[in-house]
Amino acid sequence: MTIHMQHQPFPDDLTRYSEYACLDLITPEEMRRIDHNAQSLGISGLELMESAGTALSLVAQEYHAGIVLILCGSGNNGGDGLVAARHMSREAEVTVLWYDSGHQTRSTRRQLERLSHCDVRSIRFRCREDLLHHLDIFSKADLIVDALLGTGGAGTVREPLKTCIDLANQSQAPVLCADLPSPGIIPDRICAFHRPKVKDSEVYDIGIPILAEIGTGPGDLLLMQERKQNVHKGVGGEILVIGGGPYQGAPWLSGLAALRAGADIVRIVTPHYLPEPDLIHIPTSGDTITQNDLDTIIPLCDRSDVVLCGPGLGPDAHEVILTCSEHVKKGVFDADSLRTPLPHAHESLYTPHTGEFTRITGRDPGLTPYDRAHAVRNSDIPGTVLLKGPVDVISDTKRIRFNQTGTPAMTTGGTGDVLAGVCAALMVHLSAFDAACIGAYATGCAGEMITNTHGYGMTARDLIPAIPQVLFRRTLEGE
Ligand SMILES: NC(=O)C1=CN([C@@H]2O[C@H](COP(=O)(O)OP(=O)(O)OC[C@H]3O[C@@H](n4cnc5c(N)ncnc54)[C@H](O)[C@@H]3O)[C@@H](O)[C@H]2O)[C@@H](O)CC1
Ligand SMILES: Nc1ncnc2c1ncn2[C@@H]1O[C@H](COP(=O)(O)OP(=O)(O)O)[C@@H](O)[C@H]1O
Ligand SMILES: [K+]
Repeated sequence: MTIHMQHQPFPDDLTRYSEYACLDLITPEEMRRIDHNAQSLGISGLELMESAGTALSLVAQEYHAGIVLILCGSGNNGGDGLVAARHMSREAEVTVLWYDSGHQTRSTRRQLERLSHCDVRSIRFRCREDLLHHLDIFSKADLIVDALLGTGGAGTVREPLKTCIDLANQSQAPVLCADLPSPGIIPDRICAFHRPKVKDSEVYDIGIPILAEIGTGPGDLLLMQERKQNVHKGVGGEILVIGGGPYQGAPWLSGLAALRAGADIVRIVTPHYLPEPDLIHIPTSGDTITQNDLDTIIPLCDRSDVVLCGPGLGPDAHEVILTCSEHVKKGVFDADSLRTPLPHAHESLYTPHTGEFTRITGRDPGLTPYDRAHAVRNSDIPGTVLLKGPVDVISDTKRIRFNQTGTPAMTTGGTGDVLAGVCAALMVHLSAFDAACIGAYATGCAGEMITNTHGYGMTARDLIPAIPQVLFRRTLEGE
């Protein structure tokens, strides 16, 4: 999997940011995101695995076991077990029972090769019968290490791992689990890496930089779902953009950006028609959006997956937005819809820049990402906030994320409209928080690409064709 390397250092002292890292249980998807981001910050999967296996071996040695049996699956969890075996070979009589599924991960295969140079007994099993030849090993072990399934386990456990787990449970030996217990195994202790995945885990650091967790990165793109083959028209989502009036181009930029970020149908309710064959124009009665247009707009809000309100709207249509927002399932509120009283949908994403944030909260968010994160966290805005700037700050009431991508060339007018359109399209399938993180990351990456070719001559329009290259090209490479 090609890993896109990130370079720019964080423009603040990160030692103050540990409060923004999540400390409670995390999901396998979140751990995969963090792992991938750590690798994009220059720490290889093998190095992470070496740290994990070392931690595992140190905990295993606390048992002072004479005979250790390490059960290894064919994924990277198994790799952790193989590393631990190599580190424990002098301390105990170590036997590794490793599952040869035929598609071991590259890292785990590397660990197995290294083990062949160690004084460790290594036995391959491929089916249930292979295991039944080694019942004595289970009965003689003083300690069993469970490195069969970690965060990649899914669904009910298939053979021969099922039998392996049953044999481990039937033995007298305590079971030490790598990262999290394989489903059904009875743990004595759980040695979790970086963050706990299940409760009652002991957590060991494996050297993952805090920025891999509190920052956006290529790992965030893993949250984008692959489309199945038999999809129907509209699966990419129907987006409605409500905007325009004083400004003509803004809603069109948002609409085109939404299409480029994966939306299938994009309708633009705006007074001014611009000839864009890919977008559906819904005309308004006058040259600004007024109450007279509600009969047209409300049914469109009801049928759209996500509604983006605000691009180019001007200050006079706020009442209309407040009325429409009651009919909106998932709403993105940008630009001129960021006025008090704040409109809100069932699920809302607000995308203010500094001036708009000050206007809706009455507080200047400050300059450093630290202060801006505090300001967003302490604002009582009811939803997810993406506070734009040199470092974007994304926060829902629980989590905080910082996005460093982008360049000063992006201060050109309209880049915020593009960002809002991207977030709207992503929100069809993702939460407001994940959509904002990926939207900010991708729009910034697109800005970096265009700055390389156009410098300060970049226009917001230039960003649009670069969006799918960031969102979809890397995912395809990742296959
Ligand atoms: N860079 C990384 O990704 C790192 C991963 N680490 C370890 O790697 C683990 C994640 O590794 P993977 O993502 O490779 O996944 P796992 O090693 O957890 O399991 C994936 C393997 O199990 C099989 N499998 C999945 N569900 C199954 C089921 N229900 N029955 C039978 N077999 C099943 C899959 O076919 C695959 O071969 C973490 O839990 C952690 O222990 C650590 O080494 C830290 C670094
Ligand atoms: N100095 C900067 N460095 C990097 N990215 C920036 C910088 N200034 C702004 N951006 C990004 O450019 C976009 C600007 O959006 P916004 O301020 O809403 O512009 P506008 O409202 O003029 O369209 C945001 O995505 C923001 O993250
Ligand atoms: K495990």
